[in-house]
Amino acid sequence: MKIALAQFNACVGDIAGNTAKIIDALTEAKLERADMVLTPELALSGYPPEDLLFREDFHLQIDAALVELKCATKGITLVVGHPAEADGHLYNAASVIRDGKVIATYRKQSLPNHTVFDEVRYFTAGTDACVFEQGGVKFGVNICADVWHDAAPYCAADAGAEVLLVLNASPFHIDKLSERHAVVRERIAENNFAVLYCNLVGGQDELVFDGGSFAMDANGKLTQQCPAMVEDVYYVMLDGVSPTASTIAPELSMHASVYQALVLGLRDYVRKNGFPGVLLGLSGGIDSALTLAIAVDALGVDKIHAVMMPSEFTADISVTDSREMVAGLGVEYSELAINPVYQQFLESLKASFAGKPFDLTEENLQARVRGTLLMALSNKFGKLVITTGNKSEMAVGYATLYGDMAGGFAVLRDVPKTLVYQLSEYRNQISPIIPQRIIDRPPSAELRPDQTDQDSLPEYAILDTIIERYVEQDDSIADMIAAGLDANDVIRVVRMIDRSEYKRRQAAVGTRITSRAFGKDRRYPITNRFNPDRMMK
Ligand SMILES: Nc1ncnc2c1ncn2[C@@H]1O[C@H](COP(=O)(O)OP(=O)(O)OC[C@H]2O[C@@H]([n+]3cccc(C(=O)O)c3)[C@H](O)[C@@H]2O)[C@@H](O)[C@H]1O
Ligand SMILES: Nc1ncnc2c1ncn2[C@@H]1O[C@H](COP(=O)(O)OP(=O)(O)OP(=O)(O)O)[C@@H](O)[C@H]1O
Ligand SMILES: NC(=O)CC[C@H](N)C(=O)O
Repeated sequence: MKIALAQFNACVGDIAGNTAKIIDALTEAKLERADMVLTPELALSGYPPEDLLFREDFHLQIDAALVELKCATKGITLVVGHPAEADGHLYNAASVIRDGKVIATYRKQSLPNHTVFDEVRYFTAGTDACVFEQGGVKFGVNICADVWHDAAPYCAADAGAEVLLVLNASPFHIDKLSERHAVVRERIAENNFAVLYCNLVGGQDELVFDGGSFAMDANGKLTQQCPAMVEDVYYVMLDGVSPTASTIAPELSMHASVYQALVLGLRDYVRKNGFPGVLLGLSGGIDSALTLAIAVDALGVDKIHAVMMPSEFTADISVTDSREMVAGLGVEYSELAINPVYQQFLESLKASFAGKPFDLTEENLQARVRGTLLMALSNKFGKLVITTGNKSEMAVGYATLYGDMAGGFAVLRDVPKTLVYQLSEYRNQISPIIPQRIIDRPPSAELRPDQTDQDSLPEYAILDTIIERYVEQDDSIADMIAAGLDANDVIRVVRMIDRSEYKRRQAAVGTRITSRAFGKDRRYPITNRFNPDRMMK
């Protein structure tokens, strides 16, 4: 038997477009003489459809799309994910359709409600197994989080499943593919069935689904591994109930997987939201250089406009290195001096600021002039402004509201500064794109003379360790000090992180690559008087 895994890039809400893609996969699969097509989770609606699920007109369109799909199943079986209403409840479902008839419908049993998932807000959990027979093989159906727990897979095996079909919308974070392999292997060891795992691919706001569909036999041996981050239809051959040995796409390195996730996240945000391209401020620093490299790989040089906006504090090498980078790439490049506008602002504020020294106010004003210029270019030409702040800066609030935070998509929002350097080196190994001096220079905001980031922040290796422990691992201050971190650094950084929640809520959305980003999976109150330092006193 031949089964197609339709690892496709659904767009949330584009029910007509998603239906067309599924029909294309059915057409191709028929030409390939396949017996069955398996889609990702909620393939018809895209994942996650969020509060669209509360709309009756949304469900009417889903129902109409299911009718259309039925007509395309002559001589082939389709296992398709879709939201389903029944008896006043809403289910995360998968229907098995063959020759124009729905022969079975499965309702997801384990609804994830942790990290970035909110499924309990929308769905009722199913209770029953779904097993159907084709070509003498008994196929069970599960949906994504079902296989992260033992109940639903056991239920399917108990109902006779010999091959488990799993429809997934499993988002990327570092090392996620190994986690999926391990968890599926556990289920196989418990139930002795083979598993065909079809995952969604593509960017959806802060999430990137990385594809990487696979097949494992009943011994837990990986028999087929499909490539990550690409949309395609892959075919699994079953010999009886066992998938036969096929292509194993090599696992991407950590740096390659993160880089490709950032590329896909940006590309899909720009494409799915209909922007003609992107604009960014290019400063001669590492963050904007890496952001530009990612934009080039995501969109191509002709869709990008880089803008250098020097001030009196901008070092000559910042301008030289920016010119060198764009000249090598061939992207559109402008230089707009900010001094005339900045001086005009100071003039307007002169009476109000009389007797006050130059401080953060004037630094932020420069960043805001740049933000205003970029947003004006965006309004005039339609390109999306992408911001360049990284996770370390987002953590401690080291960015200016309505300044360098002005923009629509934050490419490096979940990338710690130490990883920014590693990704820059990684990208340059593929082909030199970021001038080496940009990587080697000490980071500086260049908003006052001789400024470096380390004037106000601990060195990035230490800062990132504290951020990872406090934000991603929920470590206490005592845990971090016990692990050997300097108490002053820890307390200072934790205070900065807590105080900056208001800023993160106003920051542009950006791709999640860690197991806990500042987004859906970390919802802290802004007004918050919890003092993590209290027990220390
Ligand atoms: N809880 C709260 N809820 C709502 N709003 C709150 C608030 N607390 C302050 N605010 C508001 O926020 C303002 C402060 O925020 P903001 O104006 O952004 O300014 P602020 O955070 O004070 O300063 C910007 C920081 O970013 C650094 N920076 C700027 C630019 C580039 C870079 C870089 O190298 O990448 C670094 C800069 O060195 C400084 O540490 C306050 O004046 C107040 O209006
Ligand atoms: N001279 C400039 N010209 C254009 N954009 C700038 C300039 N200075 C700052 N920006 C924009 O503001 C962002 C934050 O800038 P800044 O240089 O202050 O911090 P950074 O974190 O060191 O970033 P980078 O490493 O990119 O310089 C930059 O990434 C860039 O998008
Ligand atoms: N959509 C889901 O049910 C995903 C759940 C699962 N924990 C995953 O990330 O793969």
